[in-house]
Amino acid sequence: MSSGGGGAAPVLSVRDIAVDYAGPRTVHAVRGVSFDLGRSEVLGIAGESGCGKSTLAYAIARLLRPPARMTAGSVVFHDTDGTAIDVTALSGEALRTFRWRRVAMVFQGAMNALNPVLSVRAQLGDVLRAHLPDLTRREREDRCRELLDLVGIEARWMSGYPHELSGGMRQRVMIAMAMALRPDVVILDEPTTALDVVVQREILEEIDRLRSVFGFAVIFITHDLSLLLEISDRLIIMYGGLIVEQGRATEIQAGAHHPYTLGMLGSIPTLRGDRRVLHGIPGTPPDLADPPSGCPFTPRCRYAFGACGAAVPPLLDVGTLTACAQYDPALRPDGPDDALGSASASVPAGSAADSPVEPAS
Ligand SMILES: Nc1ncnc2c1ncn2[C@@H]1O[C@H](COP(=O)(O)OP(=O)(O)OP(=O)(O)O)[C@@H](O)[C@H]1O
Repeated sequence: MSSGGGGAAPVLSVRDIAVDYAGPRTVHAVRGVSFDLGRSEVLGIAGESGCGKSTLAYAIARLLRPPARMTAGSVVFHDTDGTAIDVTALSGEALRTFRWRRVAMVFQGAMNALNPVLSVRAQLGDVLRAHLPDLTRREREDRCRELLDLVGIEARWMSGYPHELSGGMRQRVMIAMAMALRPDVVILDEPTTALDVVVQREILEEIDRLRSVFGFAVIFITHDLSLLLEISDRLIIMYGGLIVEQGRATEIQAGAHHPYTLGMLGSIPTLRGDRRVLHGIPGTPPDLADPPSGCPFTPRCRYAFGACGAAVPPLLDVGTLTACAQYDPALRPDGPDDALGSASASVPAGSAADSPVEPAS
């Protein structure tokens, strides 16, 4: 079984989060998402563009700005001493402290978020000054040096300005800033997509090394499922503002169940093994201003049947947690469609058998 926290004591418990973007057509971006994040675990969140990944991350870090509004749900942070902090109720100084000391976030496109007119020293120093006002100037300088060293940047770059740094270096500075107060959780939203693959890999290795030194948990968000399979302990697959599948990365790689996850796995190219036809997932994601009733994947799913459009399926424990009516014994007493059953049993990434979705014409 693979529901919450991967077995470790949770550091975050997220329950039934819903977020809307208000407007002439209100967008229901996140529609009831729950999970636990284990201490020190790497949780990957995957899904096509627009499925609500970033919105969920902003909600967890309490960084939503209008027109976004969290309409339901709770986030609880569990401190090592057993104290539970209701993150949704925090405000003022307590919220500011939470954001850097408990949960730090590296945003999508963060490397372009550095202030162009401030040196690296000034930007790192600002974070330290705001949160550790008792540090002397000397101590602050030492901490900046230490932080840059942690992310593999030589101290001489302290006086550098963002335009003098490569994309990879800027991203490392952002990661150093996120590490500044030794947070318990680091949320990385597409941290490496703008970088070339070699730099991407170096940065991922760096994050993993830092995690083994400091023991923080990671929520890693990307549409790149193959990358997540490699680096995550556990995975959440989102579609249409919902979690459609959740499980250990090894379980999902060896036997995913949801037709959408199978479709994503079927579109990952492989370097090894037999050549095979890659199947994209035809069709487009749902309009979240007017999401379909029932399972949001229904219009694109070759296994859809009558019950799929009736109600959003619950996450059922079928090895992974899967929200698909095909696996609901009350709806399918004889089990899922044979083709779905065999696709699920035989789709390690990079060696898909039958595609679970209709090939694109
Ligand atoms: N400021 C906004 N105003 C209105 N709708 C928004 C806003 N930001 C995001 N959305 C909508 O909310 C939904 C979820 O978007 P979100 O960015 O969370 O998805 P995502 O999975 O992170 O996508 P991406 O990988 O492209 O960042 C989408 O339908 C998007 O169009």
